[in-house]
Amino acid sequence: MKTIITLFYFYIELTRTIEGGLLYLDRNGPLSIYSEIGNLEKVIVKRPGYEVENLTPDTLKRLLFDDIPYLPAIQKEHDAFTDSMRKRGTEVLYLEQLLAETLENPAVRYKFLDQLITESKADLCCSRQTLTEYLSSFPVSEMVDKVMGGVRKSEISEERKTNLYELMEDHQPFYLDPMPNLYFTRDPACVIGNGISINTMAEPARKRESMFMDYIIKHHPMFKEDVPSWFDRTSRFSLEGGDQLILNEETIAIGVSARTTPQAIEELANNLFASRPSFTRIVAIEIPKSRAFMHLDTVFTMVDKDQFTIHPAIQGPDGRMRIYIIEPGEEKGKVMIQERHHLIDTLKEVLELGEVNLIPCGGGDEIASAREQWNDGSNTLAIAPGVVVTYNRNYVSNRCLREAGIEVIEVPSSELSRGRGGPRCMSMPIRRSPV
Ligand SMILES: NC(=O)NCCC[C@H](N)C(=O)O
Repeated sequence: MKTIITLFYFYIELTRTIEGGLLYLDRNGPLSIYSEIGNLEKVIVKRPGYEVENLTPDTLKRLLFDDIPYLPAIQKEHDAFTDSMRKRGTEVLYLEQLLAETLENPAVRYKFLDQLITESKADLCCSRQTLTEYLSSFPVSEMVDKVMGGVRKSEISEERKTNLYELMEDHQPFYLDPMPNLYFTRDPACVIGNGISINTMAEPARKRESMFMDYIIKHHPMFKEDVPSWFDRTSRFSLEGGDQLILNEETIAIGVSARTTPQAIEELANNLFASRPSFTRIVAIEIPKSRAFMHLDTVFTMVDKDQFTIHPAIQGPDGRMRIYIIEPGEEKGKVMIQERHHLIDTLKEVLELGEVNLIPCGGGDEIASAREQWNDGSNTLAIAPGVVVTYNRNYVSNRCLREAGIEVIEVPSSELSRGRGGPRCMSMPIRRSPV
């Protein structure tokens, strides 16, 4: 009898009837993200490492930083961030550790290094063999730190260098550029339902980052069963996780931004709709293409069933915006697109809500909202419905959240904020409980 009841609940869990159709809602695999706000069970983060110490004034702009963080301080702040999640029961996994575990397999490691050297164009100034031998001379976890942190030309001894171009000095100090943005695990990949979107990053400085989740998903024992792929990094069109928000079991919001293209959104929509998971609609929200508003989540995040943060500057006069609702079309492989202009009305429509509250960054004050948005005042990470982690420096926005009944857990942020990303950017949720 017990087995029959269990099977019955399992069946209910897997299926939902929407307009007469059965849609797949699989919460039993290693990945399960059907909302922005469900209790955060498991998350992937990256502790800032010496990649941030390989930043110099000359490379800041290209590597997408505005200042050089002080390593011990940024690590301490990051530890406070991860502790804030652990205290609420979240299991915190580290990207660097998952990658090292993945690369314990020698065949996978060899393939990985070869691809990394190609994608880094490192073989233009160092022979593939020299670099492979150098990186392989370290235990795997140190090799991962090197790959992420950068390999300086000066650290490979002269005896290992056999070609003229390896021996001659030039002004570029690195064979492998550091990847200081890795602590923003949100962007290179995004779990949607029981599958994953491995993203094509827009900026050259971040292109290689999505390789890591690609290898982890395909080869780490935790994910060894087949994980559906909704988007692949071989796509020509850029898409970044900061633009991908899972509003509920049927609806995804995606920012059309400086980093995410409409072509990529349509590609993702076609893949998702063809596989018939529970998702039946994507809301594409255009935001200004600027450095400060680089992703949708820097100006808009979900904090509760019917409450969102917003940076008022993304709305035009009378609150007008360009919003498109994308749904499966009549014909296979075609989508249906409808235009909307108001965010609140669109959210009410797609989430079937009577009321929606937008909480303005910096309380809507011209100076406070610009200042706090710059330091990710709108970039909250929901760890349960109505419970968010935020940066402590954004005290005006935090006060507004509390006034709206949200529980706010503040983390220190002097150094973390120098990379221009907040708590949502620093987290890649892989499991959330149902709301
Ligand atoms: N989702 C996010 O907004 N992530 C922050 C990324 C900051 C990083 N320095 C970048 O420019 O890509």
